[in-house]
Amino acid sequence: YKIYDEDDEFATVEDDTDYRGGRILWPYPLKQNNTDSTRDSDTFRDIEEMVRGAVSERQRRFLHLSPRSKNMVVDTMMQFVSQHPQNNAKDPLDFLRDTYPLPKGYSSPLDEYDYVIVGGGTAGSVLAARLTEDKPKAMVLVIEAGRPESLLTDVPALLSVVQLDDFVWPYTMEHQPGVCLASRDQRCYWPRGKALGGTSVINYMLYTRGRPQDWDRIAADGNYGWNYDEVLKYYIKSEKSEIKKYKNLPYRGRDGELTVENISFKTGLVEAFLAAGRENGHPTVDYNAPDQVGFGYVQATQIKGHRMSAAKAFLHPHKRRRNLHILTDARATKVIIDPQSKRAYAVEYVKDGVKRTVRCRREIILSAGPIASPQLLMLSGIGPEEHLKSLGIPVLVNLQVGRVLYDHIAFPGVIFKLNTTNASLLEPKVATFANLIQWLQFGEGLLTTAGGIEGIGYLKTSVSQDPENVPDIELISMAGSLNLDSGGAVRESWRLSKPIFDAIYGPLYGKDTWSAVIMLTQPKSKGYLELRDSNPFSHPKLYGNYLTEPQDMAAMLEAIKHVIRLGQSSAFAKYDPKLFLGEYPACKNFVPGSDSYWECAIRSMMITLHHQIATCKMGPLSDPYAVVDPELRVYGVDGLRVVDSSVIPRPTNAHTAAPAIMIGEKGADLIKQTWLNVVS
Ligand SMILES: Cc1cc2nc3c(=O)[nH]c(=O)nc-3n(C[C@H](O)[C@H](O)[C@H](O)COP(=O)(O)OP(=O)(O)OC[C@H]3O[C@@H](n4cnc5c(N)ncnc54)[C@H](O)[C@@H]3O)c2cc1C
Repeated sequence: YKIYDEDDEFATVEDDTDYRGGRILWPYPLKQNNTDSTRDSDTFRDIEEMVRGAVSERQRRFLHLSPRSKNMVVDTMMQFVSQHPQNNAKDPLDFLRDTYPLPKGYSSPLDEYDYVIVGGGTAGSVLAARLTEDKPKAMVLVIEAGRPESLLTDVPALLSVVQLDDFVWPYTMEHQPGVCLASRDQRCYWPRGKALGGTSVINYMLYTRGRPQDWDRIAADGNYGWNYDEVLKYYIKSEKSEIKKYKNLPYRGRDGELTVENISFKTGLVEAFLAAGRENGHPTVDYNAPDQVGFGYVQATQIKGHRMSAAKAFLHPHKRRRNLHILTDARATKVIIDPQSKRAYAVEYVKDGVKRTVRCRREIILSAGPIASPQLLMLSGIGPEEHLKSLGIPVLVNLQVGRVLYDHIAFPGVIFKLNTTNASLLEPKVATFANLIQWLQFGEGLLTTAGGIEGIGYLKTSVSQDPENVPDIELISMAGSLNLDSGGAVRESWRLSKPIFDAIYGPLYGKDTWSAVIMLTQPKSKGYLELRDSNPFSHPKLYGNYLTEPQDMAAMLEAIKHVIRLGQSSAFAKYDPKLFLGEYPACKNFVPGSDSYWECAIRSMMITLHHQIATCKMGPLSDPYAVVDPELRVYGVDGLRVVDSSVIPRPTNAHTAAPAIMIGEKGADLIKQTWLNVVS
């Protein structure tokens, strides 16, 4: 890695073992929050109550170990984790966290920087690394509301429990009748990462770039510089591919910081999934190749079986750069814009309960993600005029911020019960001392699996009206189903109602299964978000408007038939699979297996894969919904850009982490280009 040495010069350190060893803890469900918070302060109150009540419980459990676990060591550690305080008070596991102090000689941040980045998340981490790498040096401040990642977030198999911790913003969609019926309060859960590294610290680590047509169409809408060839060079730039079979192909990167590898542990079920795909006309391919559509092994942002977050890839190696200042646990509340010149010149933020302001010489960049970036714009007076006026926010620029929102909904309910044992990844098999040792020593074994996800496949349904071979469905093959931990952390990570979940999945607890989650990649339904009020600590109101376009349901229903065909293929025959038709409480009036049963099941067990986009939509001036131009500059304001997944203007065949990193890379180049000849 390249870092600055003590004398502020570049130094190269040869070290490819820059991942940390340590301890492993297994997910036990946390005590539930009973309320659906719309404000962080409410969340903290719930959490405080939970912690207060947990002490004696903890002691009790410490002595009487969970009957579900067979291993005393792992169990004891997990009891400790699952009950540790989740608020921002010093917690007992802080010693497992990474740290990012200000560089030597600085006791506090400066009053003014060249660039202020709001949000040290997935895109923000890349941006910060690139803007601080050149000489003459620009001074960069990153303001991040979360704290650094910890050893717990390193363990891929722990991702569900990490999503229950203070590493997330616990947003919830507003109630929409007829969908999310199995979710608590019938409201789908939309968590986002709250950490240095952002959502890349809590996500499933799947690395997907999208089809060439996705990006070519974005460019054809008037977004110059964003066609596939132009974005490909940025995907290549950040990637360090460790996928043996594909790493030397021209479209893969080898010299970047972001390690991408196949998950080292595989069950036979992924082989059956790929073989079933081939039987049904879907070749086994590198699904990130520009010219291939088919099925493949999961490609994950991991380094030797440990999570490779954006912070670990792009910030950790550069933490000694003297021009990179990172404030964690600091929450931006507003961008300050001169009402006459319309120039953004400062950011207001809260740290340690104190409101502060930092000025900016060149540009302020919002990288706070698809919910917080539009929220901050609106709080700063940039947004739909009527909406801002109704909340008493002075309007500086009338833009359609938040009025477009696409998401990738998914259905995890096509499940085959297997007449075998030991085929899928059930919790007691994963949470063992031997697996812990194997992961610590070699970065291998069952703890490297990303929630049981092993394969990905793309297909185009017959209801798609796309003239080209662009998929509208992604299948995600699981070595099991959401039953993996019998209604524990996996269920809770989507905030699914326990009684409803038990009714559906109960018969599968402890049983071997295979399932393929269906994700709708090209939704036609469009949601939006708006402010709840003018309080920066309130959660915005989030409207998914899921399945409001009939084609979306039609595509999901057809995808179910595809998955059933796969499960019934000869490739799976050795597992003697039987299609499981769960008893959905809302669907009792429908014949199990009929289209109306499946439609009801989809409406019940609907989840999102958390790919909200377009809330700060990129588009040409002629686009009435555009918030930023193709160089990511906010229309009507000087010195303000948005660089994160909120700018992606239309759905793509990609989970959104790799695109966010690509946007960080491209955003950095656009900014550097602007200030190329400026010396300050
Ligand atoms: C549970 C889950 C699983 C996912 N799995 C995958 C996957 O496997 N593969 C994939 O490609 N995608 C996945 N995604 C989506 C993907 O990870 C995100 O879309 C992507 O990481 C978003 O990047 P971003 O830079 O836009 O925002 P983020 O990474 O979310 O960064 C935003 C940052 O801004 C900070 N912030 C917000 N508000 C403020 C404020 N007011 N002041 C200061 N800081 C602030 C946040 O704390 C955060 O660190 C998943 C998402 C979730 C939630």
